[in-house]
Formats: sequence, C-alpha cells, structure tokens
Amino acid sequence: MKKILIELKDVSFQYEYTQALKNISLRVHEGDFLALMGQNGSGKSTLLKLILGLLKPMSGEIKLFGEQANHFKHREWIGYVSQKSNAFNSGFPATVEEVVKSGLVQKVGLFKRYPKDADILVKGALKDVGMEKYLKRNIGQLSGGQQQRVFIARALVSDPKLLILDEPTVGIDRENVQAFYDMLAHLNKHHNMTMILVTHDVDTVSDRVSHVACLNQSIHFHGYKNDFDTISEEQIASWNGHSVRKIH
Ligand SMILES: Nc1ncnc2c1ncn2[C@@H]1O[C@H](COP(=O)(O)OP(=O)(O)OP(=O)(O)O)[C@@H](O)[C@H]1O
Repeated sequence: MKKILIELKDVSFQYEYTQALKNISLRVHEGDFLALMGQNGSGKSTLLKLILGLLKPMSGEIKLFGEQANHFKHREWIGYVSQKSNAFNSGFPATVEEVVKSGLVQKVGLFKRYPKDADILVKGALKDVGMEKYLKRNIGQLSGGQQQRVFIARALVSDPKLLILDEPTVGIDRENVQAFYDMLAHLNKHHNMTMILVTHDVDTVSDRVSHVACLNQSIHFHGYKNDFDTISEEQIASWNGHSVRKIH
C-alpha cells in the first residue's frame, strides 16, 4: 500500500467574513501527481497555507506524513514554489547558483554553514530541471519559464519528498508549457517526487498528472485524471460558476 503523505479530514477554514473552505477531506498518496483546480477565490491558496502550516483549521484534522500537522517537524520534506517566484527583473543581483543554494537554508538552518557537498547538491538540482548550463547566470536575465525551473531547483535542493507548485505555468509561453510538464513528469516518475500542482485553469491541466481535485470551497471531484476526462464541461462549469473548456 502506498503511504499517505497528506490527509485532510473534514477541514473547514473561515476568514473573518469569508468561509474559504468547508468540510474538505482529501488524501495525497506517495507518487501522486495531483492537479488541484479551482477558479479565483475557490480556496486553493488557503488549502496550501493549511498544508504548509501557515494557517490552522477551524475544525477537522490535518496529517502530514502520518503525523498530526501541529506536531510535524520535517517541514523540509515539503518543497513549495510560490506563484510569483518567477518575477525577477533583469537587475536583480543574484546568480542562479546563489538562488538555488539559498534553498538549503531550510535544511541546515539560517545561521549554520552550508554542507560541504552544497555545490554538488546545487548542480544536481539544476540538472534535474535541465538548467545546469545556467549556474553562473544572473537570475533576472532568464525567461519566466527558466526562472520557474530555477525556483523548482531551489525547492529540490533540500531533497523534499513532496513538491507543491502554485500556478507554475503562469508566465511560461505556450510552446514551453509542454516541456515544463515533461520536466515535472520526469521528477514525478524518476525521482518518485509526489506533486501537488495548483491551477485555476482547466485548460492547463496536463495529461501528465495522475489525479485531479476540483475545489470550490468544498471538493467537488477528486480522482484519477482518466475519470476526470469523462466529466462534461457543463458539470465542471456548474462547480466553478462559469463556463470552462477542456483542451487535450
Ligand atoms: N487574508 C484574507 N482575509 C480575508 N479573506 C481572505 C483572505 N485570503 C483569502 N480570503 C478569501 O477567502 C476565499 C479563498 O481565497 P483563496 O486565496 O484561498 O482562493 P484561491 O483559490 O487561491 O484564489 P486565486 O486563484 O485568486 O489565487 C476568497 O473568497 C478570498 O477573498
């Protein structure tokens, strides 16, 4: 049986005036490549913040790697690439190498020295995302998609078991989106990296993902990608409150 890495049971969360999440139950197993979909304001970021321990649920239970979330000590097992990480301007004074190396801070602690093999780890992480040639380049001189790969390498350098990507294809041109998904699928298959990919766009859900979850305050669907493909656009639209188009 595959291990359950993330488990939410009946989780609800309310901001002062807004109920963001209602009775969410969700399991992510080791090796899953999950697309978490939902329109703007459907609660995706709130759900991520709960998983990342930045918010506490009002009710319900969250377990990470089998442990209660509030007792979970291995935050470095969860890598996170935020939505706006690929928005550096060309003058930003950091090289690709420096950006990726800074990902080790989570593992070694803020005031500790980098491990002796830090340079090897950095090169390995850049190789995993196909960016090893850019080690000494300034981060601001790369395209949006290349910057996104560097930030994935930054998350990978501390050797996480689960990678959460918030709308990673925003800012990547259409031709490069498939190559980007190929890279994620490679990490998922060959490095056994469990992935949660957040998107508000049905169009961008790739055939590479294994599972899909549709969120709009509550979970409307969670299952295999093949089963998701049999659901009509009208049905998905009724969950989202606006029309949708599935592109294969
Ligand atoms: N800090 C906050 N204070 C109050 N309400 C909030 C806060 N953050 C989010 N909300 C509300 O909670 C609901 C869910 O927001 P959330 O950011 O989780 O959605 P999302 O699916 O990530 O949206 P998007 O795709 O636009 O990023 C929305 O109605 C939003 O207005």
